Amino acid sequence: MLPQTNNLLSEEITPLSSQGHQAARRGAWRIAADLPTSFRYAAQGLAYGIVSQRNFRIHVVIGAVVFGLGLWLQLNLNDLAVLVLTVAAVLVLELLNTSIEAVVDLAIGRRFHPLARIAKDTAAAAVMVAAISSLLIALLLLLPPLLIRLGL
Ligand SMILES: Nc1ncnc2c1ncn2[C@@H]1O[C@H](COP(=O)(O)OP(=O)(O)OP(=O)(O)O)[C@@H](O)[C@H]1O
Repeated sequence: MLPQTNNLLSEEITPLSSQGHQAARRGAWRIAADLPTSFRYAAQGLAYGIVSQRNFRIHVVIGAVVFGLGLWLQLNLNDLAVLVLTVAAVLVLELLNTSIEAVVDLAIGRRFHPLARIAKDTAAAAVMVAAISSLLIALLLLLPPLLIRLGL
């Protein structure tokens, strides 16, 4: 039994350079053959996020409104770029949160495990931290010019 285990371990730690990139990922059910295929898989993931995650859709709408407000208020390019970055950070973390939830469910199914709870709770917390900070950034950048525009 022991030699078999050793073989397995030595196979796992064989350097990527000596295996080739594709061979190193042989655990995948399917491997993207070219760049357009990789983009298609990414688009599939994005579509899944939009269709299945209500919070993702809410963040997309809020992000579009905030960016539109920034354009209307004629924020400078740096401020607009900061808004884009903060909105993108929230959306990226939403997608990673969805991904982590899927991996946890794949690993443990419907059973309870404290580590599964930690994984899901901290992933959700990451989204929350990003959402709160991007709200603060939006307020800092949009509120002063908005008050001026409204004559307040
Ligand atoms: N297998 C599990 N073991 C322990 N706790 C779990 C498990 N699955 C879910 N939970 C708990 O239930 C919460 C909700 O889990 P769920 O998978 O439904 O996420 P969600 O509500 O869909 O999250 P989101 O709204 O971000 O998509 C988790 O944050 C975690 O606290």
